[in-house]
Amino acid sequence: MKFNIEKPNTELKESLRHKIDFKTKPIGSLGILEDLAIQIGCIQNSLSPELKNPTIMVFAADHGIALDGVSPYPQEVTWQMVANFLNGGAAINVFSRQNGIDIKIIDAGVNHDFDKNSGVINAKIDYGTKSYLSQAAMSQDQFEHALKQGADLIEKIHHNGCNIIGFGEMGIGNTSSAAILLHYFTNLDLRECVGRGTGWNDEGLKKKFEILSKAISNYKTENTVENILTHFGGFEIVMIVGAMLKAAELKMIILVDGFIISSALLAASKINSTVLDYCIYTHKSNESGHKHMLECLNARAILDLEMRLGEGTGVAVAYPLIESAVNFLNQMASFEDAGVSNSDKVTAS
Ligand SMILES: O=C(O)c1ccc[n+]([C@@H]2O[C@H](COP(=O)([O-])O)[C@@H](O)[C@H]2O)c1
Ligand SMILES: Cc1cc2nc[nH]c2cc1C
Repeated sequence: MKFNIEKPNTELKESLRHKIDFKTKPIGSLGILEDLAIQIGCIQNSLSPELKNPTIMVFAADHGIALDGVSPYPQEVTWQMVANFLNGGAAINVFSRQNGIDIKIIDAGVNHDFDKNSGVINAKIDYGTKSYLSQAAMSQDQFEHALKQGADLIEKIHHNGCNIIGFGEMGIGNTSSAAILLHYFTNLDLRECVGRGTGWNDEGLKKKFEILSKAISNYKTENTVENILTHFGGFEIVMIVGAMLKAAELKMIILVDGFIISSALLAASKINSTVLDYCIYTHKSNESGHKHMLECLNARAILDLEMRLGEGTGVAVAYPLIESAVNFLNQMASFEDAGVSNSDKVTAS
């Protein structure tokens, strides 16, 4: 699949900076909110950007490697949590409701059949991936199909008027895929990439590391992005890669959640690095590899609440801050409007 991503209009930066600097506040005093306002203005090519129909897509899938013991939780938690999302009882439901965000739950490849009327979006590639201990997690066809499904789903949501999209995921075992992607895409030692996931103790972490070391030592294929994703990816991760690339093509603002979502972005950036210009990093996850991931992405996260849940919860919690950035740009008075005296002792940044 080809993605044609244009760079945001950075020529607008100066005008946005000018507009911000004449608001009734000391220069630079809204800190990172100012950077967010400028980024969003450039993405939308507007001095008065708008956030429309904010949506979080939660992609769920199962991982064959979970059956080899990489997670402290059993595989069926994936479908059980999807049912919880559909019933409105999970953390992502609570935070999204609170902050006026729509959520869509996508079955990218869960090892379960959901009821037709459950409200899940059926994009199932298969009933979970194969264990990548000794074979590829998915076929090349499945990889292509997942990438396209992700892109198609974004097109629909964009068509319905959404211009800001957050990504979340659910999949027992998916911190293992994310750790391996981090390892291959950054050359970071595997030990730095593997973390406790849903909460392994020291012994569990050691076992997870040993299993993943074995998996990478059995991998003999050429290290292309497509091959690595096909071999170690989850269906939800590949679908998110396709969705992110399409979202950037459509000039949507992309809200990045924790470790797994960032691993999908890392992969997407290896396919087309311009995708990064559309991303806002909502939080730094407590999964140990996430700090390395953010560093490699040259990213600064808005929040560090020591969260490590996934589901898109970092996005949902940070969303009001992104709204604040857009609202101050659009609604704050300038010195002239408000009749407030400006200083001649500071220089505009
Ligand atoms: O988003 C994160 O940073 C994050 C960090 C640790 C765990 N998770 C969630 O926990 C699940 C994967 O953990 P594990 O231990 O089964 O690999 C998956 O459903 C993720 O949503 C998510
Ligand atoms: C209960 C539970 C909820 C989750 N949400 C995202 N990943 C999860 C993993 C578990 C185990």
